[in-house]
Amino acid sequence: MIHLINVKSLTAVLVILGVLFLYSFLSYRTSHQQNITAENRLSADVVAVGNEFHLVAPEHLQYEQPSIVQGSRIDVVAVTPWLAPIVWEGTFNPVLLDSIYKPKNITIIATVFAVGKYIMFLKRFLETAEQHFFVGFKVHIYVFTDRPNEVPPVTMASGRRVNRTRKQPKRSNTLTEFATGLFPEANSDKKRLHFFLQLIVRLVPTAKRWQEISARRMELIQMVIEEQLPNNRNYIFCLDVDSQFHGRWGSESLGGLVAVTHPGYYRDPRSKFPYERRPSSRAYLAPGEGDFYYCGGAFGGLLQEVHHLAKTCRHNFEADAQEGIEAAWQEESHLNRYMWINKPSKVLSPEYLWQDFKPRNPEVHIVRFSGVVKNYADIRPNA
Ligand SMILES: CC(=O)N[C@H]1[C@@H](OP(=O)(O)OP(=O)(O)OC[C@H]2O[C@@H](n3ccc(=O)[nH]c3=O)[C@H](O)[C@@H]2O)O[C@H](CO)[C@H](O)[C@@H]1O
Ligand SMILES: [Mn+2]
Repeated sequence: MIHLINVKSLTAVLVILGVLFLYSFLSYRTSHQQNITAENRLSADVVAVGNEFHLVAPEHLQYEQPSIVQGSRIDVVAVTPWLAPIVWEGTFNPVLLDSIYKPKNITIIATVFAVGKYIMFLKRFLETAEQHFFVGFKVHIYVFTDRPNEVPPVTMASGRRVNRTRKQPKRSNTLTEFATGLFPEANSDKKRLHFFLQLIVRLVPTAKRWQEISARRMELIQMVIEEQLPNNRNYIFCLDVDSQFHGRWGSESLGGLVAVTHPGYYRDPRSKFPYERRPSSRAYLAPGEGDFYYCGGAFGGLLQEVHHLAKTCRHNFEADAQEGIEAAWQEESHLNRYMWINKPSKVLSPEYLWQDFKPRNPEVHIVRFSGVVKNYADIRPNA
């Protein structure tokens, strides 16, 4: 009897154990399968999102092998002591750089002042900018002038034409914006339609002293940046109008804060730099201070960075003026003090601002931008 019960209960226990085993085995398999499926789907989703994670090699990666022990330029210094690149021809690959910056869809603003007789330089400046300045990128050139009717018609390079439609005058504070447009001609290459050069003319008062015009630039640059910041514009370059482009000025020049070494002083010891030397000025640089002598005729960078520079230089220039002092080279002196304290993240060699009258030095393989020869007495409102 007892034996019979034991056999029965043993069978029951075995059956229960068997059912439990089968249940747990099946549920394990199901849940495990679910996990695998979920994982698979997740990785499939990641790949499907785009090629951000799946690294597809773009065309531009096919270029000559770079080296860290042999460079094509050993006659010049290509990096500052604070590790900012110094841009010389032969230190960069323009095709590679363009292919990195073009997909970012950036806009470059350029500001140029043509007050009084300086309007005569504008035609050459614009025509050559069209040929050499950020070709293939969106460029908006702001022209500040007191002679808007003398803004010249500009002959565009092939593939572009001047759009002559004019906007209605639009008031903005003390300035008037009234003309716009230099668009690419519609052509079969659709990509080109995205790239255009636009001209915006702003009215500024006539000045009695050239120093005023030169110095007021910082104030107007500050204002333009304040207007443009919300529009997501990216970079700005502030350039002298009495100059012309001769060669490429492009994406290799982009950086947070960009300064250009002055063509007249880059081989000199710092004691010879024409910094402001009176301690009473806010542009003062003491003996033993200063990295390079930078020019006032070309500088730039990210909007936020240049805004801070323009605001600071304007403030210091005006505070000096209140105390009856004008720095030796006006805003150029303040810019040099600024760049000593706030090191530029990229320095452009004198290729980026040469002077037409100056014979080219051997280390200058290409002149990209240079000041034209001019007779100051003829063109400035005061001597
Ligand atoms: C190449 C370079 O770095 N040049 C700088 C240098 O002399 P520059 O001799 O090159 O100065 P400049 O006569 O070209 O004047 C600077 C700029 O102010 C504008 N302007 C000037 C006078 C005038 O009547 N109308 C007019 O529109 C114009 O855009 C001109 O390009 O020192 C100046 C100091 O004040 C500026 O820092 C310049 O940028
Ligand atoms: Mn100039």
